Amino acid sequence: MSLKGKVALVTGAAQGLGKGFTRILLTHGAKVSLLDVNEAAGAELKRSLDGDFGADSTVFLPCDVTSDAQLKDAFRRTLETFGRIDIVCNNAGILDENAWERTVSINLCAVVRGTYLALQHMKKESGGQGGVIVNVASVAGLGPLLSTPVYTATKHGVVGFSRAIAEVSKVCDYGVRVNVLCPSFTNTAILSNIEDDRTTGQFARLKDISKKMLQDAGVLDVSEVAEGFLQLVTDEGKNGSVLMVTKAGTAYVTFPQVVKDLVASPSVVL
Ligand SMILES: NC(=O)C1=CN([C@@H]2O[C@H](COP(=O)(O)OP(=O)(O)OC[C@H]3O[C@@H](n4cnc5c(N)ncnc54)[C@H](O)[C@@H]3O)[C@@H](O)[C@H]2O)C=CC1
Ligand SMILES: CC/C=C\CC(=O)/C=C/C=C\C=C\C=C\[C@@H](O)[C@@H](O)C/C=C\CCC(=O)O
Repeated sequence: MSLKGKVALVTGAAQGLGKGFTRILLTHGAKVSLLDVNEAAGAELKRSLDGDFGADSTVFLPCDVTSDAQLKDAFRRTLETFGRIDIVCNNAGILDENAWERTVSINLCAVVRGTYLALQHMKKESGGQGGVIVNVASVAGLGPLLSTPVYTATKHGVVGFSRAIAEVSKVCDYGVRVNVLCPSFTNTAILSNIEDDRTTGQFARLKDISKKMLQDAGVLDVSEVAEGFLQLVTDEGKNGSVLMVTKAGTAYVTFPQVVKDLVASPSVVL
């Protein structure tokens, strides 16, 4: 899929991985709606991107993804600005085992909210033109990161939810692909949380184990993860795919088939 003329909406776009996803989308000709709760960082990024790609290529929309009203308004303003939405990346996330309810609200509930809003605007049965959704989980969505059990739970939830919605989209012919990106440790601000007692809370005593895992796994550059993101966006054969990005490279994750593929069964009438 060519990105020229396509419009993307990226949450948590002001820094880190969201900024990397934004830049690779712009480099390949897309226009991007940047959503972030950090207004200062978002405005600063917008100024920088205006210089590199022109003011018409992006719009920055201050948005707390935990607010249904703010996220709905951001989708509305994206459509107002660019006239379409083809790509949605639910990327915003935090790691805070103390404020664990907020972690669930941002990392999982807001990904569900953003996915449903994206489908509302993109699925063919509501007059949409189809598109692709990339939800950002983590390698911690594939296996436990013991110092962050709630963060781990949210990322496992993103994987499971996204794979199920991808099946819904296939069976209901929405015309929307839904994929999951599972990066390993990457050089962004969230990484510092691994050793911060304020965010590891009752699990601070385990941080040395996590730090050892980080040292063993190595740390990715944002650009390495952004390449994996681009793969999920542009490969039109990928729906329900889970791409893991580690220092060893990228790999699509295979899962046990728990129940025989019901969709293939003639007894399933839709
Ligand atoms: N850095 C890493 O090692 C890994 C990160 N991830 C995931 O990647 C995603 C991006 O994280 P990073 O770029 O690494 O961290 P980051 O902390 O650099 O960036 C996160 C961005 O999300 C924004 N954000 C936070 N709460 C928000 C809210 N309520 N509404 C709107 N925006 C909000 C922040 O302002 C920030 O710009 C997260 O979902 C994270 O869990 C996954 C695997 C590894
Ligand atoms: C403190 C968190 C820092 C950054 C955010 C983040 O999401 C980082 C995650 C990085 C790694 C998580 C690792 C979890 C590893 C183990 O639990 C394994 O069980 C992983 C399971 C499967 C990996 C698949 C494989 O290695 O083949």
